[in-house]
Amino acid sequence: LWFVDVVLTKETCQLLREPTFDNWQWEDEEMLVLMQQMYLELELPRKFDIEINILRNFLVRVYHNYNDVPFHNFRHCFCVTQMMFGMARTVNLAERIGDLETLILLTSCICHDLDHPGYNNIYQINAQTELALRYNDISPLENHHCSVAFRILEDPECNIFRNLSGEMFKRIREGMIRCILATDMARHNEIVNQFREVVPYFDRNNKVHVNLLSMVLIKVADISNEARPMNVAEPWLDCLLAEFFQQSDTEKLEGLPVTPFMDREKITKPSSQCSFIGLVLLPLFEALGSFFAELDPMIIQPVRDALEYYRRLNEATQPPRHR
Ligand SMILES: COc1ccc(NC(=O)[C@H](C)Nc2nc3c(cnn3-c3ccccc3C)c(=O)[nH]2)cc1
Repeated sequence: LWFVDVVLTKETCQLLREPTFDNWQWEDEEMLVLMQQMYLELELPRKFDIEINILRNFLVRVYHNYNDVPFHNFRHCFCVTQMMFGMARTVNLAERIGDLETLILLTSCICHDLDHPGYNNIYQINAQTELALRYNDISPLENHHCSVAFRILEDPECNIFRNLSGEMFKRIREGMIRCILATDMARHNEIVNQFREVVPYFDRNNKVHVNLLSMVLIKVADISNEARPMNVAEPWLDCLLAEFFQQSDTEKLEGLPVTPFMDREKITKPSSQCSFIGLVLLPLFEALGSFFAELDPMIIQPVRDALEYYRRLNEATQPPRHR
């Protein structure tokens, strides 16, 4: 794969800022150009002295370090990054928490699932895989994604931060580690609850507050498929279930505990999405919406609509309850 610098139309650049953007219409090479465009529109190369050819090398190297698995592939990484870009533009994130935090968040999204094997932490730990042993069962996947990211950044030809001071690089590294590790869903409630606590008295000069906001932002971007139009979101659910069922089939073959919400005999799409959106996704989005009100019409209302849609689907398809 090459970096082909195709010219993007004005209309494409407009669409790129919206949660309605349809990733399915774009080839791998085009997604790389769109990711370059996100850095350019946020003026990150100018502000952080990022040479454009180094940025292209970085994006191509990242691309080659994602695996061809049903869900956690490069296209997922693009969707997460595009959602973060749309939110950053909508709330003018650089104004709110600074350019450096914006650079950290965009780059963390790009790297957040690097070299994902398609088998989640529960499997890694139960099967005592190489990653579980290396990271002592502590967020093995997220630790690995982050480690792969900084291996890529060790190569001067791909190090987009190479013109920054050691001090600046240290701050970026610390921020990326925090953001990527925050995508471990096992920490979901801990992060959402801590964020809810600081919202009423949020202080943009308080590092802890800014860190919590950054973790919530990347979490929102990471699981935001249902904030998109149905024709964009639905295929992602099929990809996700394909990956989950592959894992539960393997767990059954290997005599490992089968993760309940992945068992093809146990779940239906409407029922699992109802509980996921109602119990996990909407509370997370509402917490962010309580801080950035401008995100409500953009991504939170679409999630409420998706919940409504799956509830109706669930009623229509549930076996009739005998009174
Ligand atoms: C608290 O940890 C959890 C909670 C829920 C889930 N997943 C689910 O409940 C089901 C399978 N649905 C689901 N899971 C989703 C979506 C988007 N990302 N995502 C996902 C993917 C991989 C790992 C974790 C999650 C939440 C989505 O739209 N639906 C997975 C982990």
